[in-house]
Amino acid sequence: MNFIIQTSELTKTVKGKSIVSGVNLNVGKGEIYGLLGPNGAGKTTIMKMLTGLILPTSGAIMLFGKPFSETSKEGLKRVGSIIEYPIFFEHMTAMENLEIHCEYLGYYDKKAIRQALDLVQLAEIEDKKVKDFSLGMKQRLGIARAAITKPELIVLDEPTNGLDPIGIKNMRDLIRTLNQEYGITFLLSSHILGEIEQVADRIGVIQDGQMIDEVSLSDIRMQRTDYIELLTSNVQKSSFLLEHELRISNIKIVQDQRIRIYDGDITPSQITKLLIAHEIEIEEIQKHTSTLEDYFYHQIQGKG
Ligand SMILES: Nc1ncnc2c1ncn2[C@@H]1O[C@H](COP(=O)(O)OP(=O)(O)OP(=O)(O)O)[C@@H](O)[C@H]1O
Repeated sequence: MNFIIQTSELTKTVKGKSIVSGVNLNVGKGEIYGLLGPNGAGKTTIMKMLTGLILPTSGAIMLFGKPFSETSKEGLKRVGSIIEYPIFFEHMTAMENLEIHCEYLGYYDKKAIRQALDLVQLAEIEDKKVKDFSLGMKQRLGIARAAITKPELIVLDEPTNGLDPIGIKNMRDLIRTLNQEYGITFLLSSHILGEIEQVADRIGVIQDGQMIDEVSLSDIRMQRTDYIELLTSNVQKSSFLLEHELRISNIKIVQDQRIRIYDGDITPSQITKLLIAHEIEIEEIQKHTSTLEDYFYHQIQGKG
């Protein structure tokens, strides 16, 4: 895979306190990568190091395949970002804010400004000053500003923070559009799995400044294990019948009276019929489908 960002043992220590430690992060070209972790886990600090806002204490960053360092920030021209909250000139309109930004970058293109405002659906409200914008509108204007130069990578720190459900959906659609239609790679952060799950291709789980897992969502979906759990007073006879009558080989006795059956082709009703026919009492039978939450919960527990 062609990587846009790769870090090796990225570490940040402030006044002797470890904030980010030994993070190896790999963002592939064209991916939407989600950094997932609770508040204070170190996500913003990682993003600040990747966008040159702060220096790492140790470790290395490769941006677009080249070393990114204090003296070599060439790659940043190809990156748009919103770290923490987007700050604007509040007494100016969206258009005026983008004009100033473009002048500052030496990239003045009136057409690009219009296109960016169209993209985030702010073109119609030309006269409104930013101070009268909702949080969702400000976030969208922030994306317009980050996207205006058609960067290859956009870094967004908690882009849905504080948005209502409609605002969250609009933000998700916007990220997807920019990713699919313009081929822009995204690095996003969030503390909510349900949100990141809906948009990301790959997730990096950050806890206490460490990367505890980096995994593609399609891989997790393949690994999910569904099972049927049976509660019966006659575990021995039930197991025997399941193995010999239904030819199930993957059975686990988890507690005295509980059996888990890992076989995707068998249904609870087949099991029920068999056991009733042999006069075995079933106290409970239930199909369990493991969720992404289960997966990450186990990952986090494993490291705890
Ligand atoms: N300059 C600093 N000096 C001291 N502590 C810091 C500094 N920057 C960050 N921290 C601490 O490091 C930890 C990680 O902060 P960071 O903002 O990176 O986390 P986060 O995962 O982005 O969380 P949030 O979503 O709350 O912003 C926090 O405990 C924070 O207080």
